[in-house]
Amino acid sequence: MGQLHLNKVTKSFGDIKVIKGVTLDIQDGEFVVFVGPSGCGKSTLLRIIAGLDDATTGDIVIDGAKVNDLAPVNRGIAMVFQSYALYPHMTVFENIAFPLRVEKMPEAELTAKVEAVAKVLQLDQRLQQKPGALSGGQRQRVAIGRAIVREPKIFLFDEPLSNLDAALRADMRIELTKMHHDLAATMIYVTHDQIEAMTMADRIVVLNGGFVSQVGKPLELYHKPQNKFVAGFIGNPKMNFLPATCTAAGPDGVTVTCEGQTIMVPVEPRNGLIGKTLTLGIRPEHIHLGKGDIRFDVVPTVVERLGVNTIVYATATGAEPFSAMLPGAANVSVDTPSTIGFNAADCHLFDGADQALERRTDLHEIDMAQLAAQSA
Ligand SMILES: Nc1ncnc2c1ncn2[C@@H]1O[C@H](COP(=O)(O)OP(=O)(O)OP(=O)(O)O)[C@@H](O)[C@H]1O
Repeated sequence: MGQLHLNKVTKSFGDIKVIKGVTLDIQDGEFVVFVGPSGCGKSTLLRIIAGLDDATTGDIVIDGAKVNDLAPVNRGIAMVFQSYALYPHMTVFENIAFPLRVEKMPEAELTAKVEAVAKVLQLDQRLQQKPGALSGGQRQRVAIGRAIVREPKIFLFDEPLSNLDAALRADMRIELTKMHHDLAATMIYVTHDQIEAMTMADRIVVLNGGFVSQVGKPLELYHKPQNKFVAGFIGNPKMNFLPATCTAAGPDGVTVTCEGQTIMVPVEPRNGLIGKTLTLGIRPEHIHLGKGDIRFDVVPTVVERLGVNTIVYATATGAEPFSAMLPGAANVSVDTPSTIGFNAADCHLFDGADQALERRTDLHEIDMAQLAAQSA
């Protein structure tokens, strides 16, 4: 079992409160990713779970037992850091075996466990080598092996792939996902990398300034962000925001004027919206060239051609930077005005307090449509 419950956890360093009341339930076998801007408290929260830092107030409960006063080694947790800290003079075998040697495990049992772990991580051909002879990805796998071999209830990962190059990160991402599947263990993973978060997580926890901003499945956060912060944080390039004025609100949605044009966005209406300035959010990948319910001209300042798509950075009338991700090799160029557009159904709306008006999008339908598109 590896169930975790955080109850109103806070943490202050001196006068500065960095974790401001986090309550969270993580189920046995879940892969949960903590994301958020630098300094929002991701690593601190992980260290509190591990027992490397004490919570100032609140409870940490593992499998029903409060562990606040338990030393890290007695919590049934293993933590893998960004820097893998292997023992350079020991072989891969001895590095992985190290925690078992500390436990004084009998030799035959120890060997069997190390070999089984090495097999999962495809290190079985490397057991007699020293870390110096391994690539960055292989070293990180040894560090993970050292964590797995103790069969912890919960794995904590603090940006374990951030020292690796892009190709290795992609390989390790796939390996970690497979490993999670094979071990069926609870994993909590801190990252800056959106792709890691979106692809590996069962659920993502978005932290902002020591608070939980939203918890949800990756596609839930993408399609139904509850506030402007999450909307801007999940997705790359980030969501565009434009000012919009509400002119009507009815059972079919909320009507706004944006860029001098009027559309009805299919979101749940609320009282008191009419006449208010709202924020309209539209993702770069939902911008089209020359068509859409709302159309306007932008002057591209930078055009990035990635082959599969073209990313256009421009200044829109709202004066905020504006970006569009157009499919393939789009016919746009720097300093040449282009008409772009987007559709009402793809829009998000946020009220004056930056809270989202709930979208009428059926997530199940989206998932099915995406799967169908992928297998086509
Ligand atoms: N030991 C400490 N003493 C004082 N302040 C600390 C300590 N550890 C962390 N902090 C502060 O707590 C805040 C949260 O830090 P934390 O490392 O948890 O953020 P993070 O979200 O993991 O950031 P990053 O993504 O940059 O690693 C920061 O403002 C940091 O300066």
